[in-house]
Amino acid sequence: MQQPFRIAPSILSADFARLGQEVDDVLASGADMVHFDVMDNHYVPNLSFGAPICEALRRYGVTADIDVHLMVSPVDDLIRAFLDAGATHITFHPEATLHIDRSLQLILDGGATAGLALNPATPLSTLDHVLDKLSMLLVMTVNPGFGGQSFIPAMFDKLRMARAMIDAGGFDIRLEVDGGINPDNIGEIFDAGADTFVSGSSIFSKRSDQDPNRYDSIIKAFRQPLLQRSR
Ligand SMILES: O=C(CO)[C@H](O)[C@H](O)COP(=O)(O)O
Ligand SMILES: [Fe+2]
Repeated sequence: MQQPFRIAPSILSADFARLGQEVDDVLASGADMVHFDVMDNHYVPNLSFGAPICEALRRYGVTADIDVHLMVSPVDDLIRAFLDAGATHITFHPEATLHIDRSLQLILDGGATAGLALNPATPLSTLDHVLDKLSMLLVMTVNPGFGGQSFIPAMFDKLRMARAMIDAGGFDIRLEVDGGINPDNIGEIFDAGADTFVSGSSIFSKRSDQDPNRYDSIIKAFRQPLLQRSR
C-alpha cells in the first residue's frame, strides 16, 4: 500500500560541506526520501549540483529513495547520468525537452520511475497523453530556481484540479508539491490533494548543532498536521 503522505527534504538547503551526515540526520529524524534539485543556469537562473553528488551519496551508503528534480534543458543526457548514479525517481519539466514521451520512456527503460514538473503557469493539459507513464506529478508551488520562496496561493486550485484528474482517471500517480511548504501551510495543501511534500529551507534552517537528532522536531512539525488528517 502507498504511504498516505511522504516528506522529502530538499538538500538544496543542506550544509554541502557535510552532505552525507545531513542526509543521514534528516532521514533518521523521519524524512521519507531525499529531494535532489538539479539546476543548470540555463533552464533556471541558478546552478546547483549534478549526478556525481548523487553517486557519492549512494557510495556513502544512502539507501533511501532519491527523488531527482531536473531543472535543466535539454534533459536526456542528464537523465542517463542520473540513472547511472542511482536515482530512484526522475522528474523533469516538459518545456525542457522537445520530446516529452521519449524522455519519459528513457527514464522508465533505465529502471527508475518518472515524473513531470509543472511550473505555476504551466497547464495540467500538458500531461494529456502521457499520464500512464507517470508515477509522480510535481506541481511547482513557486517558480523554479531558488529555495526560500513563498508558496503561491493560486496553486491551491491547481492542486484540486490535479487531484481530480488523477482520481478520475484511476491513475497511481503521487501528487508532489515543491516550494514554500512549511508546518503552517502543509495541512491545507494536503487538503487540496497533495500527498508528497518537498521542503528545503524550512527544514534545513532548523538544524541545531547541539542536538544529535537535530531534525526530529521540525520533521515532527511537518508530520503532525498530516497525521491528524489521515487518521
Ligand atoms: O525545486 C526547488 C526550487 O526550484 C526546491 O525543491 C524548492 O524551492 C524547495 O525549497 P523551499 O522549501 O526552500 O522552497
Ligand atoms: Fe525541487
